[in-house]
Amino acid sequence: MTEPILETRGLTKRFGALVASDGVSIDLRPGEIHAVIGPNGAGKSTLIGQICGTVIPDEGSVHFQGHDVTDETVAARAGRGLGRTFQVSALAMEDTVLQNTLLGALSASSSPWRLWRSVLNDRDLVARADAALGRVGLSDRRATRCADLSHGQRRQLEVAVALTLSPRAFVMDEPMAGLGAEGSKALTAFLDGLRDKAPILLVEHDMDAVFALADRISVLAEGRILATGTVAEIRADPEVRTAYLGEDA
Ligand SMILES: Nc1ncnc2c1ncn2[C@@H]1O[C@H](COP(=O)(O)OP(=O)(O)OP(=O)(O)O)[C@@H](O)[C@H]1O
Repeated sequence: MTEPILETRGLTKRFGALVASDGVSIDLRPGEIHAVIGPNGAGKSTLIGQICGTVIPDEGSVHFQGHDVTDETVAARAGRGLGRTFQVSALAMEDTVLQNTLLGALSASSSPWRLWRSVLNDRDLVARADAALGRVGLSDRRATRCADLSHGQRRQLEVAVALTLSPRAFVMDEPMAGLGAEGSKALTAFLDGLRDKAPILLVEHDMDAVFALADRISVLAEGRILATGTVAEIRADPEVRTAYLGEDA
C-alpha cells in the first residue's frame, strides 16, 4: 500500500467533559481526495485544527511526510508543505488578487518582511504568484480587488495563495460553503484536477461535491470515526445511513 503523506494516530482532544476528538486515526494518500463528513459538532474543525497546529491534542500524534509534527507550530507545518484553506476567508478584501497571492509567495520566501514596492518589483515572486493564479484560472483577474470577486473566485484565490507554498497536501475546511449550485459545480471540477498536484483532506457538508470528488470518505460522529470507505461503501453502510446520511442517501 502507498505510504500516506498525512496521518493522525489516536488523536484525542477534550474540552472539559466533552471529548471533541476521541482517538481519531485517519490518513491521506498521494493522489487522493479523502473527505471527512459528519453532523454539526462531530469534531471536524477540531480535527483540522490538530492537523494544522492550531489545536493541541491531549493524546495522539500527527505525521506529515514521515515526520512527527505534533509539537510543531502552524508555520513549521506550512513550511513543510501543508496547505490549508479556511471556512472563513482569510483574504485581504481591499487588496488585489495579485497582491493577495504575493502575500502568500512572500511568506514562503526567505525574507518575508519587505516593503510592497520591492515586493512588486521582485520578478521571481511575481512569477510565482502569477503561476499560481494561472493554475486556478484567475490570471485575467490579477488586478481585480478581492472584494469585487465572486464567492467562488475567492475560494479559487485561497487555493492560489496556498499553492504559492508549493503544498504537498491540502487540508480544506468547507470550501463549498456559501457557493450556489453553479459555483459548487465549478469548484468541484477545479478540485478534481488538483488532487494530482497535492492530495486533499476535504471537510465538506455539500454531499454532491463529496460524492463526486472523494476517493474515500470518513464519517465522524461525536468525535469518533464511525466508518472509512469508498463512496459506495459509505452510502451502503447502515450505521452511517442512520447516523448521518438519512434514508434517501
Ligand atoms: N475551543 C472550544 N472550547 C470548548 N468546546 C469546543 C471548542 N471547540 C470545539 N468545541 C466543541 O467540540 C465539539 C466539536 O466541535 P467542532 O467545531 O470540531 O465540530 P464540527 O464537526 O467542526 O462542527 P461544524 O460542522 O458545526 O463546524 C462541539 O461540541 C464544540 O462545541
